[in-house]
Amino acid sequence: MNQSQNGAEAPYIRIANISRQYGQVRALHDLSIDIDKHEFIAILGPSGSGKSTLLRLIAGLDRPTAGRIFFDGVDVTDLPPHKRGIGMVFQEFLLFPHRTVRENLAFPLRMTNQPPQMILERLDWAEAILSLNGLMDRYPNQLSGGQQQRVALGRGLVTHPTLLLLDEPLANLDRELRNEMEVEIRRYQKQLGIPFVYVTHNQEEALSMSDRVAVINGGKLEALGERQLIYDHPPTPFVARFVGKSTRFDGAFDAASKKVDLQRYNYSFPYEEVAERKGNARVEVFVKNERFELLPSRSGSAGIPCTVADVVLRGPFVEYILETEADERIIAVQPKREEPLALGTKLSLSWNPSQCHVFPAGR
Ligand SMILES: Nc1ncnc2c1ncn2[C@@H]1O[C@H](COP(=O)(O)OP(=O)(O)OP(=O)(O)O)[C@@H](O)[C@H]1O
Repeated sequence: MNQSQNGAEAPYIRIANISRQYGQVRALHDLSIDIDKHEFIAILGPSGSGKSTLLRLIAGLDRPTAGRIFFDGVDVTDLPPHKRGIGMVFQEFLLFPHRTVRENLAFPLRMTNQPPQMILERLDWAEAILSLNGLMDRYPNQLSGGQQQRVALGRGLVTHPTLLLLDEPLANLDRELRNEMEVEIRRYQKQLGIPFVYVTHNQEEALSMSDRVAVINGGKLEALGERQLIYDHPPTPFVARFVGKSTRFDGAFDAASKKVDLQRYNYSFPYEEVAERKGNARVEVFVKNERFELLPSRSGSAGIPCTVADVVLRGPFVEYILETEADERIIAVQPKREEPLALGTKLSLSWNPSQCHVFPAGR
């Protein structure tokens, strides 16, 4: 590990105040992230938020308009891609169809003229670590989707890179296989001990694999933190909307009574303080769909009156589509019980105030 100028240990990867402007389009703006050597970091954002631009800048396929990038304390901003020691796996994993697995894996090593003995050793290594035994002499069309994906990963890893960049590599796989691969990819990262930087617009994928999540919105870093924290304590309305599935309510915060009032539903709940209120009492409230509490309407408890309009079974969970008296639909996710609630059941919907997120409106 290199020392930085002030003598402290430099982070393994440092992305420092990076911006990228394409003409009038500001694809990235003043974005900084430090990445640890053993870390799996997900870059999460909607389409057009700047995720691929960031990946291209880290890889050296593009140059920032401002800012610098350091690997182990060394400024690599001006280095071409092949001198950065990076592995890459992309959505279209594009194995060469007329080459065997062995030849596909050897390709990045032959491109850089590695000695034959080293190529043999690395192929053995990839075969073992990615469980490709018995598949090395097959062609891509003789492999399952998951096996092809493992070969694509192997091709990113045979050069023993400083870090691996992955750009939505599971987007073309079906749901079951994607879930399997998520577990595998995370296992490889922990086993190899190099950082994986994984770009995705899919929050479930980001949360299932990563240690930390960087949420990007409109080219800016919206949030960066440990995945559970980002999920449980979204720092901004955008993160509250984008990470997990939530319902949003308009409300008003009354500092005197310390209550949030949802006038539309004639429902209020106690709340201590709303940060950055700026004298504006209007707030937006986000509740994760699995954090709703459903009680029979006759229980007399305070809540939003609603009716079960539909019931969707999702394995161990039930998704209730609820209709309110204001003619709005709310989705509440509950663990599956013996018998799901019947259509037309009248309920009272509420939540524990510590489980919701309240922000000043219009932030
Ligand atoms: N070469 C380019 N010239 C002009 N604008 C570009 C260029 N590349 C990207 N952009 C713009 O920069 C912004 C960020 O693009 P980027 O591809 O990084 O987004 P993304 O988050 O990866 O999106 P997606 O998930 O759809 O791939 C977008 O507005 C895009 O149109």
